[in-house]
Amino acid sequence: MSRKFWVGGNWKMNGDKKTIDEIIKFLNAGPLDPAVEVVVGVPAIYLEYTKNILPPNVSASAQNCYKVPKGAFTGEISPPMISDIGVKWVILGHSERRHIFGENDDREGGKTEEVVFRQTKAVADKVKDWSKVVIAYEPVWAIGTGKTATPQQAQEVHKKLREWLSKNVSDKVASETRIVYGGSVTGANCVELSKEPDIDGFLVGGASLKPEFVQIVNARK
Ligand SMILES: O=C[C@H](O)COP(=O)(O)O
Repeated sequence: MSRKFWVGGNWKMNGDKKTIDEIIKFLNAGPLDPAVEVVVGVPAIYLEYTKNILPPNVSASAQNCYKVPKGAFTGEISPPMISDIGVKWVILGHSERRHIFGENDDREGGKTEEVVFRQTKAVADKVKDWSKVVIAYEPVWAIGTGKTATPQQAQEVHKKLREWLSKNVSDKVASETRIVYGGSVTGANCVELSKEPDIDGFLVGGASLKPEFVQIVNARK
């Protein structure tokens, strides 16, 4: 089965209404390849504002949530709250949320597989419906550094991750789940990365705030 190319723009803690209006302008101008699923990760406070003005071919995503529906968790938002405003996506486990676990550039030192498999297992044990999941592989040393994994490096990890899914979940899940790459993706490097067979899209940080995000969405065009 062919996997629909998926491109997410993670705005992180950036933007105000004025900036968001500018982003909406370039998303509207596009044109965005209709064969691509496009999602933008919006700061919680602007989720509803953004959702209401996004072009119909772009979905909004929350950037994090806590695991229970409600309760005494000051400052957190819950999955039902995200759903309640009509938002269907959430980014979970981004490395910027994991710093508490002391991750560092070790991944450049040959620990990639160990870390990637361990993190995937923690999630895989809980997933009930894999059709709702997109996995993002982001080498921490490539995030916001301008240092991108080469297409071959990324492909190697994505392939291993797919093999892991096949072995530990099922062949069906392995062949249907989108595995996207993140880490200094730009208009300049997206085309080469998108040619790799196991790279099913991107999770874009910095460049998702700029008009070049359109180029990234259209990488396979
Ligand atoms: O979620 C996105 C990633 O952390 C990548 O960020 P970046 O494109 O700014 O390197």
